[in-house]
Amino acid sequence: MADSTLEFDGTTKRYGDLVALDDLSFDVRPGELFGFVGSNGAGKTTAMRIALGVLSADGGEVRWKGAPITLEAARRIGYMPEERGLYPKMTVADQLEYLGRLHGMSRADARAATAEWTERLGLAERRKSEIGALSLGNQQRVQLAAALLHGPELLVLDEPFSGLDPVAVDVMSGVLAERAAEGVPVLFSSHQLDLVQRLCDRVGIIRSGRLVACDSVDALRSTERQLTVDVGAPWEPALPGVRIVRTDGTRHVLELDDDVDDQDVLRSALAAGPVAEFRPYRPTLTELYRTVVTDGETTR
Ligand SMILES: Nc1ncnc2c1ncn2[C@@H]1O[C@H](COP(=O)(O)OP(=O)(O)OP(=O)(O)O)[C@@H](O)[C@H]1O
Repeated sequence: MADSTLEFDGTTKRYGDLVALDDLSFDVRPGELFGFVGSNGAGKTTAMRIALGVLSADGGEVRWKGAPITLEAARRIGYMPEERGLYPKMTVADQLEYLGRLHGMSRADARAATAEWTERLGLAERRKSEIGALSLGNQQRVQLAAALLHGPELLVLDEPFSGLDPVAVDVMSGVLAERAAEGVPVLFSSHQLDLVQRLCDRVGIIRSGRLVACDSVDALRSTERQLTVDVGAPWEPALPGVRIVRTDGTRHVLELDDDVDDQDVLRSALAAGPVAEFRPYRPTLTELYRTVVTDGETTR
């Protein structure tokens, strides 16, 4: 496969006076699961729609395989839109075959792919059911099948995990990880940060249309200069540039200014008693998110 990186390059979008995307730049590389997170109204759906050509940008560019995305290229992308857009009166099999045909598949190929994906996504028993009679979670599985049916070379999924039960989450995660392992770039948005932390290679955090963080989950989690220290007894680090972020019993999470030597903190702790715990504190993605997004944000 040619390098199928998806690149947002200075993408800007306005709705009247509202700047929905402000000079957004990041890429999603072959074989990686990229989590796109941000508050309601941050701009995730807008960015994904622009990538698919459903919406046009006011500035910048979105490229796939090094070129702007044409309608023809978009047919090779698997897209799960936020508004699910299935026909409630159609059966699962008819719907999927129809969508496969829209992506340029022959009738026989669309039928075979429908059989395969309904089987894999646990929908085999529901092939003849009308979409409208399915639970929301099962409708979502049909949406995923629709996004995967034509063997896409790029996946762009808007909140694929919302409303799924834990088993369906596992099925969805497994399929996305498998696609990524095949070399497909996978971009998905989600508000389920524990899931994003567990699944994703890299994460982009968007706030008010701007990318405020973008890195591997590990790198994001180790950027803060924070320590967990427990001396098993009441103790406060009386050192300049060291603040207590949180205390749980005798365990403190400390934040250190850049010029503070963590060995000074250790010496101070040892002076208070035997040190039971002394290690870098790694915030969860949820905690990081609160720091970079919630601080100073206004809801749009
Ligand atoms: N068609 C539109 N006309 C005017 N404003 C719009 C339109 N679509 C989106 N917006 C605004 O653009 C901003 C970004 O919306 P977008 O749907 O991209 O956010 P999101 O990150 O996907 O949010 P959510 O997590 O709630 O799905 C919001 O302020 C939204 O109100």
